Amino acid sequence: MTTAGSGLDPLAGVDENGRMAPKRYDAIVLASFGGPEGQEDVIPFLRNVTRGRGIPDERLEEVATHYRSFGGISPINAQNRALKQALEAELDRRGIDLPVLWGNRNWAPFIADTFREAYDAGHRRVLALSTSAYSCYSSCRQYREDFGMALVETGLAGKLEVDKVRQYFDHPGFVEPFVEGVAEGLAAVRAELAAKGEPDAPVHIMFATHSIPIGDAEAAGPRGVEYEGGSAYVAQHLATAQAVLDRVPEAAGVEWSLVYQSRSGAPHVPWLEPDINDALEELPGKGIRGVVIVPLGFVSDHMEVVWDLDTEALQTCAALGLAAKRVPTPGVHAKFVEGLVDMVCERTVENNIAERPATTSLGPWMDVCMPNCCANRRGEKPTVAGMDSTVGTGAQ
Ligand SMILES: CC1=C(CCC(=O)O)c2cc3nc(cc4[nH]c(cc5[nH]c(cc1n2)c(C)c5CCC(=O)O)c(CCC(=O)O)c4C)C(CCC(=O)O)=C3C
Ligand SMILES: [Fe+2]
Repeated sequence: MTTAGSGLDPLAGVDENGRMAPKRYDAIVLASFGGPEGQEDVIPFLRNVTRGRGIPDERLEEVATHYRSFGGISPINAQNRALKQALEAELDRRGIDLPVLWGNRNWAPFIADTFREAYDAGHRRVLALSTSAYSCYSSCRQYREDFGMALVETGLAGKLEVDKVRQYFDHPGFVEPFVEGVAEGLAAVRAELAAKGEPDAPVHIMFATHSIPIGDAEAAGPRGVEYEGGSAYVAQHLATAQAVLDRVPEAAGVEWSLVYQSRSGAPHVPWLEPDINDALEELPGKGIRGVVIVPLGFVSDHMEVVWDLDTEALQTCAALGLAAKRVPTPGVHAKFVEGLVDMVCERTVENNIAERPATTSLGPWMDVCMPNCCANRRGEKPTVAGMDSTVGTGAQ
């Protein structure tokens, strides 16, 4: 067994449950999706996102109109700049001396450039933090692959060690902002109904997340485990929704559901359902008069939130005469930022936090993924932060 912190050996100190012993890090890499910053970026960005995945051109054109209606600018980059600043302020407040670098999967600043920048600044071991809370190919392994490929592309494999913070869907720092949001959303919807003379009308709480192909859902998380709802991805959302509701006394007895949004891909490939708009259509027939929409799958109010929820789903609600409120995402909520820094501290020797809080029985999730976790169904790529990772381990 190798001793943690004894040099460049990414998988040193990993136990059989995927927990990595604390190490000394030189920097944090905030890793995100990336988005266009002007009309001329929109199509090149969409091509980056869908590279090699057979998304039809018509779908790209359709998604492009969402970005075009916002001037070709995705809100996600400004949100990540704000999150980076908030993390820096929180680290500073705690006297933790770790710089925060930022890199994206699909748009500048690209992860490969961020790794080069880190190495040139003298950093040799970085801890990545992604803006993605759950387990599935798109939200977990794809980040690990993009880190692995960036290391190969830059020639930094074996020179820059890259570890990653655990998936944090059930960390209190992620859950608490939704708790506040659901309480406020319920109060707002009930007030709107009261103003219409229907103070006791039934309301519904709808948790929304990104749909993914059912095959990707089934491949999420470690192999050979039975999950509620048929996959780790669905089970994590169901459990987190329940954890939120358990903390909102005003939600007692309110009916709720988990629904999906932002489906893409070929029509014959099955994705998780129901779509949020179809689910909303069902509510009036059940006597429901108001709905609180909770963007449980997302970290910030990016395009999937401001378009698919605030534009489309809220329009559906208006057409159905439903009183509706969309709850904020964690964004730069102080509890979320503190929670992210706590999770960095779980992994560091200095400022270590031994306790690993989790609000569901599924967590705390592992630091290092099990072999084939969140498998890429199109073939293998180099990854980091997996039991089966080879980049920079000497096994490549
Ligand atoms: C699980 C999941 C998350 C949540 C976790 C996480 O946050 O990572 C997420 C987030 C996001 N998805 C985003 C944008 C897009 N996702 C696409 C396509 C896809 N997403 C998928 C899944 C997810 N996606 C999948 C299975 C596809 C199809 C196959 C593929 O192409 O991989 C496409 C292609 C066009 C289309 O919609 O068909 C776009 C433009 C943005 C940026 C928003 C902005 O710019 O503000 C963000 C944060
Ligand atoms: Fe997406």
